Amino acid sequence: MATRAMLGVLRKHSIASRIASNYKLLSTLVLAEHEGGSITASSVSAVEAAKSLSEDNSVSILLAGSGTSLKEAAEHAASCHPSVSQVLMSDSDKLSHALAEPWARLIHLVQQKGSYSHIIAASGSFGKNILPRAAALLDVSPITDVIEISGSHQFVRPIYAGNALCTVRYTGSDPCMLTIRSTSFPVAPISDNARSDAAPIFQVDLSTFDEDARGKSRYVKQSSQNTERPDLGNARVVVTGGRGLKSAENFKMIEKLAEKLGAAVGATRAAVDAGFVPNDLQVGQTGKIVAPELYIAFGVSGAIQHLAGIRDSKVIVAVNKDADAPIFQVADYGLVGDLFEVIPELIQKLPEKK
Ligand SMILES: Cc1cc2nc3c(=O)[nH]c(=O)nc-3n(C[C@H](O)[C@H](O)[C@H](O)COP(=O)(O)OP(=O)(O)OC[C@H]3O[C@@H](n4cnc5c(N)ncnc54)[C@H](O)[C@@H]3O)c2cc1C
Repeated sequence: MATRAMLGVLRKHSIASRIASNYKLLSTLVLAEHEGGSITASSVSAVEAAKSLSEDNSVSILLAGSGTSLKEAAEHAASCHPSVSQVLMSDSDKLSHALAEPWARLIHLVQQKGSYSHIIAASGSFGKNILPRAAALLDVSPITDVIEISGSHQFVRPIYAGNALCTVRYTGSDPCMLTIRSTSFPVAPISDNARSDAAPIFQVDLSTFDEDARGKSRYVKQSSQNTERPDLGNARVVVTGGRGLKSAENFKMIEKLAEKLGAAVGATRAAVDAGFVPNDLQVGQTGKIVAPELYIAFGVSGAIQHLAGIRDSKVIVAVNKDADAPIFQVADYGLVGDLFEVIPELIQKLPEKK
């Protein structure tokens, strides 16, 4: 059994009653992102992926940050999934913003002490920013965008913008580092997974954390949309607008329709590049990967780079005035029509969202 010293558990904190006196060394570590005191749904998907890599179906979660929201997120992480066996919490001002340099050094530190066989993060901007840098520090090559785990060192990932699937075998040394597409590892709603016996939470000993870990980047500010719309990556319904909307002003129709449907708003890269909406709404190969139950596309041609982000949607509906638009080849329902007539009619006829 591993000793506390091995993972450097030294400090106590306010949730000390939940801090166990010793714990078993486990081999799969999930780097989790948290927001507003909860870990993100995509991080829970990373746990879902990780559970198949842990012999005893148990997974460690690494969380970093500072203050109350970190502690709340650690509590949430400890009960978010039946496979979580421990939460490692790194509380430091140096880690309060997700800058790649200090977080990569933290992973390096935790790996040196924990010798994990696998380290996993969700394939969002958080994981894609941090994991490759941590992999470089650990001198291993990460495998990105995994959609299927077919063995402890064998994975399936899309290539050519999702037009082909590639099975890769990892032959490097430990740790095997992965980013996973959260849409490929769906989890039951968190309340269904929640457990009464929350996993223990441990403080990571940061006494040897490098003072220079801040690196060259500095946190300046975070701007986010103040919206009550669901998160694009996890929404059940997504309404997307393309270049066919023609202007930012017209794009507001998409937002209004999304509001009525309780949907998230997406956009093509052409719509983003034209300045209709900010780029965090971009869906596709270089944007967000979505897998809603219903995806509705207005004025979207269906370029392969866009389709790469929507392939796992359950039902795709397309409205385009060009009957030969490639989007109709993947759509379950298609309407050849003018979006400037169709959207106002939908907005008018759909009931108000309760
Ligand atoms: C490396 C790389 C990565 C990329 N990554 C992405 C990505 O992540 N996501 C992405 O979306 N794209 C991406 N692209 C860009 C992609 O190739 C396309 O250029 C883009 O998806 C096109 O967007 P669009 O469908 O809005 O525009 P267009 O291709 O211009 O299509 C507009 C459509 O609107 C229709 N339309 C026009 N007016 C109306 C109307 N009144 N009513 C109904 N329909 C109308 C037209 O018939 C047309 O089909 C990438 C490209 C490259 C090279």
